[in-house]
Amino acid sequence: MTLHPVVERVTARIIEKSKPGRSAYLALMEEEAGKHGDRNFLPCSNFAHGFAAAEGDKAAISTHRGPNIGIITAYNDMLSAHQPYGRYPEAMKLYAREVGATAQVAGGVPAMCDGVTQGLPGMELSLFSRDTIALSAAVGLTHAMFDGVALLGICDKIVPGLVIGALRFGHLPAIFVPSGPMPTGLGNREKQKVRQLYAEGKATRADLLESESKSYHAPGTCTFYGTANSNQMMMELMGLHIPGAAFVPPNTPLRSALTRAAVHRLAEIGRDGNDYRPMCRVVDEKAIVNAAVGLLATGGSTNHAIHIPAMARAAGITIDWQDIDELSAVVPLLTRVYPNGAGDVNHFHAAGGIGYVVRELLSAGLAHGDTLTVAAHGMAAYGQEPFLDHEELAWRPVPHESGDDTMLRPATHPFLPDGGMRLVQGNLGRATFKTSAVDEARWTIEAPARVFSDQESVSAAFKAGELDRDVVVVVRFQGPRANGMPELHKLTPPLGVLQDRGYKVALVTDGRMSGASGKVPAAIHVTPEALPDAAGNAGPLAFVEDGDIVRLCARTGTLEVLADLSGRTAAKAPGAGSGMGRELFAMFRAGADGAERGGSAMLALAGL
Ligand SMILES: O=C(O)[C@H](O)[C@@H](O)[C@H](O)[C@H](O)COP(=O)(O)O
Ligand code: SF4
Repeated sequence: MTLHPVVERVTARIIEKSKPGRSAYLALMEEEAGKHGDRNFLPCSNFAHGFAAAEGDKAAISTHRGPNIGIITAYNDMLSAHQPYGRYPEAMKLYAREVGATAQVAGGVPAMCDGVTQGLPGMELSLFSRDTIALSAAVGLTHAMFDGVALLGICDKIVPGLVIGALRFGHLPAIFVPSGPMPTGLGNREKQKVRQLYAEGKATRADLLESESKSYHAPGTCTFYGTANSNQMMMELMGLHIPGAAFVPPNTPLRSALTRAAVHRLAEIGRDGNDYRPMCRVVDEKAIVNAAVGLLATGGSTNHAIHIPAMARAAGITIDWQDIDELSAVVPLLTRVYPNGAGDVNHFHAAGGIGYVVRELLSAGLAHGDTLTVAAHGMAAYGQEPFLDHEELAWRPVPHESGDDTMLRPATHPFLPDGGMRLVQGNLGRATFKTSAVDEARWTIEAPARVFSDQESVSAAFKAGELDRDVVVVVRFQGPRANGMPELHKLTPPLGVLQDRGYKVALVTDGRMSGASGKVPAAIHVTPEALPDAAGNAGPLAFVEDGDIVRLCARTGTLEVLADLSGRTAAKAPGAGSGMGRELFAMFRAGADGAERGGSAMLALAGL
């Protein structure tokens, strides 16, 4: 199938503008492979520390008998998605020994549950926890004891952080080893209904907790299609999973077989194997485009408008919102998984899942099929589905027909002719507008602004009945440098109530929303952010006043205020909060660059 001309053009433009960064990156990886490619370079007194506690694997590691796999794990048993990882390392060591290899836990990384911190001070650490994870992965891998990297991470900032950290050791092969979604609980729509009733004071706290606990109820990833599950999709489209590993449930024989296959595959694709597939070659411009295309085709999390540029930078690649917007114009929406529809990822998986999406994208020429993946047979392998054939792991073509066309459709008959995410821009800056989760009748909103500097004040104004009208709620000073760019997902229920009361409602913010946010039209990640930059220049949002008419339109790609801001004074920014660890993240806020570049002090100060 020939590649779609727009995908071809955007890819060529990304390759061109990435040339300086990409060649510098690949040169560094070449140097790393030569200098630190395996543990041979370690002086004995250093090396001995690396296997002192390896017990039964000591001989194998010390005599370089086979590849030694470094496991970077984001295990904690508070995050439902990461709880299954507690037992993975011991199993992976056994799988490694089966093929003459060894495995060691090279290090742990933190994993924040954005569901627990949502709407609370901890959410102001969330975006920067991604870079903390990248830094922590680097601490583990810098021991240079390893011939390959197994990455155990699922949730929002964890996968992007692990990609960034592992890419700086891209001379090694790396495979993400997922754990899978929890069983489906209370439906997401029912969950949302109870939340809105609670926001209106028509449901008790006990009602809310009962509803939430029925929705989030077991080990495994939450089953809405938010950032965590968008991560799983992207790892398939980037060829960093064993094909089809994304949404197989935890604690099942197939899940174990996929984990075993990941360990065995890592032992084959190291530098000393006969099929060297270093991460620096797997994550190239085409893989980044495939990730963006997959995000658009599935209506994935808006957070990836920030994480894809950041991950790309770690591989020397430059992609921006214009690239994503042009891809969005030609990538059809093939799935409707909550918040873009009613069903969850388990239903999606049963209907044909990620294999169906990959096959459709490849057959429509919307994804690159000629990428180097960790699997043996390129991207086409990801258009299949894994199964156990008499207890042996095998793959088969996904059914030609979707198992549920209310959730999954072919590229010839999509839900929307173009993707789930748009760039909107104008005199208020550039922002992301997720169309796939919003009724088309609400893609254009023009209404008077009501301006806030924190989300708590929005909730108070809602409770006081001050927002019962057509309104564009502007929440500013929520950008990376201001307060760490938190998700403002707690605003979805009250704004949803206003919308259900028949008002024209929209949100405009330099903050983020959850991948699980939907329903209410929102222009988020507004860049430049309101907080003044080092030169004292405040972003346009700082000059908006109550009553200004604000217009956002996904169709025309517009974000503007119908007022002359020139003579106005910028509103004063509230200081960044302290407590709950926020003061420790001052250095991340101080150096963070804009959301369109990934919102990262770490990458900015590293010159990436
Ligand atoms: O980007 C995301 O997907 C969110 O951060 C998600 O990980 C977070 O947990 C949401 O808050 C969950 O949704 P609810 O808060 O609606 O449960
Ligand atoms: S998907 Fe979100 S809420 Fe669920 S475990 Fe991961 S971070 Fe927490």
